[in-house]
Amino acid sequence: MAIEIRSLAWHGKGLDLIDQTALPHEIVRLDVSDVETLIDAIQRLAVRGAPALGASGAFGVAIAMLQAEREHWDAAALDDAIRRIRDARPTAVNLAGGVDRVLPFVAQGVDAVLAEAEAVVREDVAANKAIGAHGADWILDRVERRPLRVLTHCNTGSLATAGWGTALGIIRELHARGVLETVYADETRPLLQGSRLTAWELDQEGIPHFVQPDGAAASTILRGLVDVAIIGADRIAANGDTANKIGSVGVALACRDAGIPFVVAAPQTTFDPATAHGDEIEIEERPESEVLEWGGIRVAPAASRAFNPAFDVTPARLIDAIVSEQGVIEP
Ligand SMILES: CSC[C@@H](O)[C@@H](O)C(=O)COP(=O)(O)O
Repeated sequence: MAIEIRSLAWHGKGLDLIDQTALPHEIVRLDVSDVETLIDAIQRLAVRGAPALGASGAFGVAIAMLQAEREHWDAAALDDAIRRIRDARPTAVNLAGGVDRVLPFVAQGVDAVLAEAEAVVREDVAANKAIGAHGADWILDRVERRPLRVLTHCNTGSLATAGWGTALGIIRELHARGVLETVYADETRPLLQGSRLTAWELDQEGIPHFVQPDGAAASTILRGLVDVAIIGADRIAANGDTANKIGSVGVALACRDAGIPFVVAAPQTTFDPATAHGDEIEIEERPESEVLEWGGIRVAPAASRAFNPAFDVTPARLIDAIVSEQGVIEP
């Protein structure tokens, strides 16, 4: 039975978010009704995943408008607040896309902005369900082994979207069709979206899975334990190059060497035709402490520095299929 987890919902005066940093041990809800709290939630990954960021950006404009009214901001202050929400994280194109989508409605008032933001949510859930069906069809047409063993990276489920999931939506669909043996969920260092969030979502649905260290992924694939890898995306350039959570490109290289498909699943809102190639995508660099510390305790020598890019770019030539709600592209 599919369980509906809503990562975010408008509650009348603000946004109700599941604080994803507290999962899986606690379900903590955040009530976000001012711009600083929203930007903070986005930057510390309380809300995360490209489509969920898109919806947050769209609702964020309404939050800014309501705060502007309460605190008597002038037009410049409102514009500045909206720009800061739009720029809160750089890599997922959905965040800016969600803000831009509702901007034409600002002149009509907050109810018009909210109606458009709700449309972003509805369309994302519908897109994810279509992605699940297209992706499962494509995989079952090309991969013979049954039942299937799937590897995934990061979290692309209900938490990362407005509902259902992209790569995880395909995995749910394969499970529903009774053709899924197991999922290898990369733990996804350093913030553990795989072991904390993907494993939690899989567990909620009774989908068999192993959490594995990111460093195991290439070996699991080359040992023949995986039939297909399915990941999400934060931004897909016009040529198909795909930015996703750091570690994705290593999975793609291993899949190519092993001769198994590497599949990217993302809604059209993650496609960025204005970016020609992957090397034009801005890669977010996150705080060094995320790598140098473990649970708030320093583990690396005091003098060590960290390089902490949050995303990498998989070249289109390593991608066998990009699945969106419109169907499957084979780059
Ligand atoms: C459907 S979510 C797709 C991507 O946004 C996801 O794979 C990812 O990389 C998320 O990164 P995060 O840093 O957790 O926001």
